[in-house]
Amino acid sequence: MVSLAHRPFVKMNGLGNEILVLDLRADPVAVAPEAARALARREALPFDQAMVLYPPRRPDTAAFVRILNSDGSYSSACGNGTRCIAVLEAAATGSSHVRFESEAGLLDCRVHADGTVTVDMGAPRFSWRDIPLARDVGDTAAVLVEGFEQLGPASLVSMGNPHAVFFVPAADAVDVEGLGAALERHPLFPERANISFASLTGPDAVLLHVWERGAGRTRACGTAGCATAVAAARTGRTGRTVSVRLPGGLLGIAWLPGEDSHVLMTGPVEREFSGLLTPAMLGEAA
Ligand SMILES: N[C@H](CCC[C@H](N)C(=O)O)C(=O)O
Repeated sequence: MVSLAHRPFVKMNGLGNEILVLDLRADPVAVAPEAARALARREALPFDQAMVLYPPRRPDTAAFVRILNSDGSYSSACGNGTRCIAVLEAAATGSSHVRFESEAGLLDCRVHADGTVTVDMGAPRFSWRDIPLARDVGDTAAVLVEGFEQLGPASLVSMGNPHAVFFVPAADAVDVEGLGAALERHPLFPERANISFASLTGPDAVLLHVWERGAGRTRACGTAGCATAVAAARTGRTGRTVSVRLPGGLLGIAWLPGEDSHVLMTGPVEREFSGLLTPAMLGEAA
């Protein structure tokens, strides 16, 4: 495996969701799960997701993006990380309209004058095979999860990655770590799942705490914000334009009219610092 030492990185965050950007377009190499885990250590460059940019596979995109969680696993979607790479690409090209491709499809991004970014996150998918679930559970809008019936039904949805959303009376009072870790690996979810706990705080306003697959508790998760807004609208709790408050701040989500319609996510990003990866960060002998 080729070392990533001396490659440039940019450390950013999207609403406190810790994002490491590795642009490998000039000299692409695979990022091993061990390298991702080494980089995510507290003494290296702690991140929730690494967004790794590869040369585009389609002419109308800036890059093909691979997304790694801090535990070294892959995800096909990351909303907060997509806003981060959109801002970098917009700054580099001078264009406010940027497109990427990921395993989940095209990501069309608009960087606004105030620095916020809107990403077209694609259409939600609701069928048990697409999420995926271990079996046909009937209507995925409301599913009692075995062993967790006390939480009430979960609303299950794929935003390119699997999500389970529980609507609870007080999301602030939920044991996110305990329940999240157990539910992430519940047998209903063969590819694990991101677990959301949401409460309604006003008309079309939701408070959200997220336990992420492969990363644990995070200050914000963009795809979970989308999944929660879609679940809330689908179950009649809100309209289709929802403001989602996470510990890291606010996301605006709009699910365009129609079941097959795309979800637009808007929120801020922060660029923190940049540098070159060192052997020590990668856990390699210098
Ligand atoms: N933080 C990300 C989600 C990462 C997804 C990942 N945890 C998975 O599905 O494995 C977001 O802003 O959407």
